[in-house]
Amino acid sequence: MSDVRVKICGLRTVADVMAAADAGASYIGFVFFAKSPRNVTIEKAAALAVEVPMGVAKVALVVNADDAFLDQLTAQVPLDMLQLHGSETPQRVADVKARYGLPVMKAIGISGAADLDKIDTYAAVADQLLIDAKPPKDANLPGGNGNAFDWNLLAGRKYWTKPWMLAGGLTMDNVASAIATTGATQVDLSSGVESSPGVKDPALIKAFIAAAQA
Ligand SMILES: O=C(O)c1ccccc1N[C@@H]1O[C@H](COP(=O)(O)O)[C@@H](O)[C@H]1O
Repeated sequence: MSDVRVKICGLRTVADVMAAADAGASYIGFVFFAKSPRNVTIEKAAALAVEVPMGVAKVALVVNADDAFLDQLTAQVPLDMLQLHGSETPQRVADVKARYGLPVMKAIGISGAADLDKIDTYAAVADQLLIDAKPPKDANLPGGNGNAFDWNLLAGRKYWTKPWMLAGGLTMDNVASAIATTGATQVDLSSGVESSPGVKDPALIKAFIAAAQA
């Protein structure tokens, strides 16, 4: 058993929260993005947040959110981290971190070697990095599409100055290989533990975490 830390993203029900916590998730994510089948309202997230056991970090995923939305979100939901999953600039990451006093994780989409240059730039301002697959051109969502990138791009490049998570198309069948290839010590997923878009499957959550930590 390894100490790989797992984030299960896109939880929408108390049953989802309990399934992730009971299976050993270190982080759970709430998605605030209207086009996503995993979208929750601030009110819903506030109700779910109180059910999250101590020791499990509550992460809010937002996409190019403005201050008015983040003001409401952070006032109403007790959060441990903000995940910026849009085209936020390094300056915006720094501004969000300063304004809300919460750790910020910046998602960086990867489709080829050129994208890796962005990692160092964001490492200078974010507390964590989420290294995810770049969405397909015709995708409706900037993440949560279940597509992976070439993990070999990260082989031998695992030492950035900030903690990072691997994401993009992870499942219980490929997570061990993804970890072995990239050296990731944290992984994040959404669609790979769903029975249909936005519907989490407790058995898949349990199997995924067991496979990630095997
Ligand atoms: O999950 C979503 O709906 C979502 C919407 C908008 C931006 C990001 C989103 N999800 C993030 O993408 C990763 C990878 O998803 P998947 O495992 O490939 O489905 C997920 O962990 C979320 O952090």
